[in-house]
Amino acid sequence: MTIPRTDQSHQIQENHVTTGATVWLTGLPSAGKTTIAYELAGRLRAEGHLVEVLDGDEIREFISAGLGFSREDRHTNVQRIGFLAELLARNGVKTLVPVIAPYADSREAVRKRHQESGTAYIEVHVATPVEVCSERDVKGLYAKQAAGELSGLTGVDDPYEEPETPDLRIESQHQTVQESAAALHALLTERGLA
Ligand SMILES: Nc1ncnc2c1ncn2[C@@H]1O[C@H](COP(=O)(O)OS(=O)(=O)O)[C@@H](OP(=O)(O)O)[C@H]1O
Ligand SMILES: Nc1ncnc2c1ncn2[C@@H]1O[C@H](COP(=O)(O)OP(=O)(O)O)[C@@H](O)[C@H]1O
Repeated sequence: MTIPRTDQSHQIQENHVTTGATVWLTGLPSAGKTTIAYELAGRLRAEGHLVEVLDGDEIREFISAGLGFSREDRHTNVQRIGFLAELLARNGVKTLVPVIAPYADSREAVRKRHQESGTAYIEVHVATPVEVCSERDVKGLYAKQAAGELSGLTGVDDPYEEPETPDLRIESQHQTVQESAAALHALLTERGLA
């Protein structure tokens, strides 16, 4: 049976709205991960996508309550979030994950989980330099570290392993929030996801 042309184009238009994907925004504290995630979430929702933001702080309050910032705890945190993200994305949700995920092997395990189920996975490095992040210091963590009230801060006295081949690198220090979110939206469009 020949499907009428109008129905086919309708189908194509619907697919990118109903196809799930995980978009992981990795980067230092105050890099802009959360801000870009919520800006993108608003745009995608307006276009009819199902969207969830798995905010690092919220996750640490609930499903990762009790975990700290050791290498092992960060790995466990990232794997739990990766599990949830894959579950949501596999079921049609655009799942945005603004979580530091400082270790390459943790991120790789999450990518592999998505690959195994054929679920789209996009890694975005919000590559704001530490000097800019510490100037922004949204939560006052850099000041606390400098004052000796906190140690093990990612990018300062704790490791951050930069992604070598992210799907997108955002230099937020040279862009407005809208421009950064638009760059990510453009990538999703290119991949047939938005
Ligand atoms: N020591 C140390 N290092 C890094 N970050 C710290 C630390 N202590 C608290 N915080 C705050 O914890 C927020 C959530 O961290 P994440 O769950 O994204 O980190 S991780 O992926 O498990 O490493 C993270 O949120 P963002 O600022 O949004 O990145 C930090 O504000
Ligand atoms: N292009 C940009 N993208 C994202 N955030 C930006 C940008 N330019 C300036 N900012 C500012 O940087 C800060 C980033 O904070 P936040 O999103 O909480 O970072 P993170 O989630 O990485 O810790 C916000 O105050 C935001 O307004």
